[in-house]
Amino acid sequence: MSTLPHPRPAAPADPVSALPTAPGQRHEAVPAGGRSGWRASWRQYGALTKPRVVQLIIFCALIGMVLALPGLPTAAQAQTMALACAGIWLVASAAAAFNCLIEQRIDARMKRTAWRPTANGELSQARALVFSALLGSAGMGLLYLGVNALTAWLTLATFVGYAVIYTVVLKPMTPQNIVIGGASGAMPPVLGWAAMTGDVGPEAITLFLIIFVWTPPHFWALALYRAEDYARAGLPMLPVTHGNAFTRLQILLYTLVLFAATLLPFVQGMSGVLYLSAAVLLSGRFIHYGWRLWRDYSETLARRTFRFSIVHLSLLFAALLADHYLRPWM
Ligand code: HEM
Ligand SMILES: CC(C)=CCC/C(C)=C/CC/C(C)=C/COP(=O)(O)OP(=O)(O)O
Repeated sequence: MSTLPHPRPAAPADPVSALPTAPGQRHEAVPAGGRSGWRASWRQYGALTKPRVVQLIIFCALIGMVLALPGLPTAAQAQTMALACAGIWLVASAAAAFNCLIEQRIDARMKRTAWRPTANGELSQARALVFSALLGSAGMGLLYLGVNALTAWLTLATFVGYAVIYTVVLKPMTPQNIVIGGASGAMPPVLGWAAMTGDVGPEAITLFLIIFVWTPPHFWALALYRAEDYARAGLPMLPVTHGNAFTRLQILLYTLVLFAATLLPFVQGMSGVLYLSAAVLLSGRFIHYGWRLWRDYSETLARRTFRFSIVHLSLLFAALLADHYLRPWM
């Protein structure tokens, strides 16, 4: 919804040496091979996979699978579901690790991300690359051999969309980065649907649309209170290029569009009144956050709005699940 030209934030000439020291940050003399060699712990590798984000991604994929089936899954379908969840989890984790290795220097400049093992020099880019490649190929193998070819190709496209198109091309280029790049984050329910049906139905497109429209208010709420970080890293995020007030207006507008998008499963007949009630309450609350944030900015409210975005999506998809199984009794 923002089409204005944007001034690019100026990146420091020698970004790494120009950094302020953040807690736990040890960027100043990162050896090319990293500090820990192959001894890096599981915790360090695990941190690269952005586990909490991927958890919600897998939950959304699982709901896509459940909604694609008319009733409870058979034993064979349950096995396909487990394989699909494992495969998507591995490829999504590989995408997150790839993002960390590409953004080693950017992450080192931002307080929020300076602790990451690639950013603070505990883990080298080479090791992160091997880790990402191993996870990604294991996941692709599982999906191709254990689920179906369509799911495997769509998951690969999602990986490329996030790890390459968003991370390498769009993120340093335009404040619309997360709007366009959000398409890859919105794919999980489509992947889930494809895993169970070998196809992409209109219902899956609706779930895609919901996450697609949810992403800008989710991310921009965080970007508002992390604007300094993004400016220091030289990334053209909306609050940096267009300011705090314009970003708040965009958040409010997106929450309004999101309200309409979350009604679609009911309009389409995919979900019933249980889901509809949850959607109206949750999306109404998100608009309320957007409205308050627009009227009167505070960092605390921006943080709350960001946290609420995660509650919103989690509960909305939980409501889709509950409605799917309880509808025959209602
Ligand atoms: C391009 C799209 C997206 C962008 C740019 C984005 C951005 C972010 C950022 C910057 C954070 C903070 C991470 C941190 O501080 O470690 C975050 C957190 C989070 N995001 Fe997103 N996000 C996107 C899509 C998604 C999607 C699709 C989901 C789930 C379906 C999701 C779920 C989460 C969750 C659960 C957290 C909280 C992580 C935690 O508490 O550690 N995000 N997101
Ligand atoms: C195969 C598959 C399902 C892939 C899913 C891709 C994926 C992990 C999408 C989530 C989006 C995400 C973690 C954005 C974080 O933004 P950012 O990378 O700008 O955040 P950062 O500043 O914390 O690095």
